[in-house]
Amino acid sequence: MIEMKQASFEYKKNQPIFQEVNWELSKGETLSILGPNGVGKTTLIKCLLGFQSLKSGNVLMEGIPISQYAPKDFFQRVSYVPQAKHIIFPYSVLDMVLLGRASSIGIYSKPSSKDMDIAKEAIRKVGIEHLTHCSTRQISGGQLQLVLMARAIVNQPEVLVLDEPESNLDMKNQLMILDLLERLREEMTLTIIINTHYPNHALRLGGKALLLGQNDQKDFGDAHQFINDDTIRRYFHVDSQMVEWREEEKKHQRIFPLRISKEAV
Ligand SMILES: Nc1ncnc2c1ncn2[C@@H]1O[C@H](COP(=O)(O)OP(=O)(O)OP(=O)(O)O)[C@@H](O)[C@H]1O
Repeated sequence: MIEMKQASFEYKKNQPIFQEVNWELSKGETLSILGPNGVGKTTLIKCLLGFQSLKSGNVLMEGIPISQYAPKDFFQRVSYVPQAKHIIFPYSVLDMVLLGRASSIGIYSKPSSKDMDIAKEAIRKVGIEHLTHCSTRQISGGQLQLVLMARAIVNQPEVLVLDEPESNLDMKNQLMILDLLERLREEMTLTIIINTHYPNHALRLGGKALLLGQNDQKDFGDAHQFINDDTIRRYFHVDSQMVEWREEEKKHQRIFPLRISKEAV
């Protein structure tokens, strides 16, 4: 459904950020992008959305390079959720979510009652009806992240791209975001691409993982196969312990960081 083929990028000549990255996702699959600070995860997302041009390679949706899509068509199908900490607007929650309908409403028109209903439905889907008329300046970081998720799904996109949506949130709010992503994936058959600092979140979401590391390290495959003590040491230079348990007939895995790896010192 969406893929990167032989994708390379550099900001400065001969200083590659990533090289020959390949991954592909089917409809309704999840991709978690993981790697240490500064390795190029956000840059890769910017290339995926066409905000930066690849040096070589391609991003394809349904087999067609994204450069061939009109931006309006592309962004109706692919929606982006930025980090909440960068957003400060004096809007109500409802207005903020309605902004997601801007491409359908037109610059000089007022939102119709249908637009209002669609926005309220998105607000209901993320579970924040009680905040509908609150100012986005007077809600918590976790609540604002949910507002941005509602804004992103208001046009019923096929692909949701999120840049560290759970960073800066407490444990409960992190779990709320992960629960919501799992629910949206099921209800809307959403394809989800998430940039995260938490290997455990990738394990919880399942699906695919793209690991990016220093010295052109990269791996792509099933999250449960590629996130393990060996890759955590090689990519993050941390010794870890994988723990497994069963709950309701399902096998779960989480990884605990133990210490900075001696190999890294
Ligand atoms: N606009 C830019 N111009 C030049 N270099 C940049 C630009 N944006 C980012 N970089 C550099 O590119 C590298 C990758 O940055 P990027 O933000 O993509 O990493 P990241 O993996 O998302 O980091 P983090 O995990 O800390 O958010 C870094 O060395 C960064 O300094």
